[in-house]
Amino acid sequence: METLSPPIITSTLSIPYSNSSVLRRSHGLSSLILRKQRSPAANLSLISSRSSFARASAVEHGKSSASIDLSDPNWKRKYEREFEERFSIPHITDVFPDAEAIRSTFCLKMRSPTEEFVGGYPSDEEWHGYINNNDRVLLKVIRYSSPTSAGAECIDSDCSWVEQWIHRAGPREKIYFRPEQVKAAIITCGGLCPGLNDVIRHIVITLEIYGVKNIVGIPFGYKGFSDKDLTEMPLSRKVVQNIHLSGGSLLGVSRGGPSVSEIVDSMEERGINMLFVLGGNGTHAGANAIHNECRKRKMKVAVVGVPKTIDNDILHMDKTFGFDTAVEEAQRAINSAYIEAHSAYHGIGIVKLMGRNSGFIAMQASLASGQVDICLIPEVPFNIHGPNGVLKHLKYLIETKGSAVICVAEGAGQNLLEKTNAKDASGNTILGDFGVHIQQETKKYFKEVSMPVDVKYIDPTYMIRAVRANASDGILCTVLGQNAVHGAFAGYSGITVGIINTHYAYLPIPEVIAYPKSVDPNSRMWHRCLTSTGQPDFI
Ligand SMILES: Nc1ncnc2c1ncn2[C@@H]1O[C@H](COP(=O)(O)OP(=O)(O)O)[C@@H](O)[C@H]1O
Ligand SMILES: O=P(O)(O)OC[C@H]1O[C@](O)(COP(=O)(O)O)[C@@H](O)[C@@H]1O
Ligand SMILES: [Mg+2]
Repeated sequence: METLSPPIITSTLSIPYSNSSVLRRSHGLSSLILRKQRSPAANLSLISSRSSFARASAVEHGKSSASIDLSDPNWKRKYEREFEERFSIPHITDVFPDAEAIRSTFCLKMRSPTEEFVGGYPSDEEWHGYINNNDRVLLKVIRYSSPTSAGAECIDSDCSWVEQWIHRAGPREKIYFRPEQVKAAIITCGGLCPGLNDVIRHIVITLEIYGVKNIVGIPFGYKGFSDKDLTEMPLSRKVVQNIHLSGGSLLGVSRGGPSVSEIVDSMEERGINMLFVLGGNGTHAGANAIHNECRKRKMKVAVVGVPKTIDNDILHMDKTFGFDTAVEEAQRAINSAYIEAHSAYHGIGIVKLMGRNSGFIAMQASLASGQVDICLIPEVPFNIHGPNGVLKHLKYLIETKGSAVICVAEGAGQNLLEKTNAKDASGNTILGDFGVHIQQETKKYFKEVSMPVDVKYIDPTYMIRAVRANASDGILCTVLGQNAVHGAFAGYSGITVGIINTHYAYLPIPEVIAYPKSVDPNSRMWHRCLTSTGQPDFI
């Protein structure tokens, strides 16, 4: 898409006196976070002086520079206020201050969603199930007592507690759209992900409960807005009733597509005033740009995202839908690799799992299986060759255990492969195949050391993401789909919905796509994975 800056906005700055600490900044000074790095040097040289924090400064992405003045006795209050501002969610009244609000038509007593509203809207006067607009969810729930605590995210040397509140998701008592005036569209973009159909289904069902009758699916992602051969798909409870029983997307997916202004032109032509966008960081960058363009054109439109990615690389959320299913499905591949390796003389099983920038699936699948000896992810550097390399350890495993299983994330070890600079239609870098590479290097190495091995390579990537959602993802998709509709009716736009500390929240889109979430090599979870595999550092 044209005219858009890339969704990845990361800037990393060293803090004085601690060149091993990282100050990560996403949007404004309130996201200044000190993360402890895993290297021993980092542990030793973490900041101990308040003044070094006070001097910490960062350059706003392409704009001004800012710093937290920790000597200001009110810095915490200021930080919290700024955080609140940053995580405030755009509302239709920002552009249309006089927008009419009516009592919600979301009525759980309504028996027939197809009824006309001739006698007025159904109501549930006695119901106390609405969310107050001022309800909030706490984003961070651990109070670290020192920057040396595992995974600590601190602002000052005392790791002072700051409250970070975000908006609670759910149905509001007042809504900003009359159901009979709504034309809602659903779109699924990017790669497949288990649960897409479950989310589509619940968006449609919930829209109908509000009383919306004009619901359509845009086929094959953003492309469906511009390709004249692709027609809208009318959606209703009847159409979507059983779609969650299979994987994939009823609507189809694609990468690339038209410009934002073409999309918004098309929305205007079609009269779409609610758009539900299911996709990952790229899709959300698009959704946010569509939201901004609609505002620019003074269109009363709600654009709501539902984060979809098996990579789990969306910020702030406990997990994205489809991730659990992907981890579960990966167990089959790992188990097969284990059985093959275990049943062969000097067997080595290698499994490649998805994860372009983030190794969450590989890490969690390795942890869950308990059958993995070596887990390699993009976030943790390693050598294949040399005295500390993966192959040396593999030899040790064969000598001591007789077999071994390796699980690699697709984005791992890209520095060891030839760069191609090739991009897909969405502008994502096309990765080299590290799974194939390590398979070949393994065979070569064991030939060189004259040790017979039987290497079996399994790439289950597309099989994993094409399955239907498991029960846990099914529930997550249901809640996210319902909340997306509640958010739109409540008048919010440019938002996305996620599960945060087991609660459901609305977040402004730019905050969740500031950079891709990745495995923190200093997190307890990665350390648990290392404990489980027993692998050393490969550096
Ligand atoms: N920065 C961007 N701004 C607007 N649209 C984008 C941006 N990046 C990607 N897109 C569009 O979003 C859709 C999905 O993006 P992609 O990166 O393939 O998948 P995902 O959303 O899963 O990350 C594509 O149609 C692509 O053109
Ligand atoms: O081959 P495709 O369809 O481009 O998909 C591959 C990509 O899909 C993913 O699983 C998810 O990516 P998206 O979230 O961008 O859809 C990546 O890990 C992987 O690189
Ligand atoms: Mg993406």
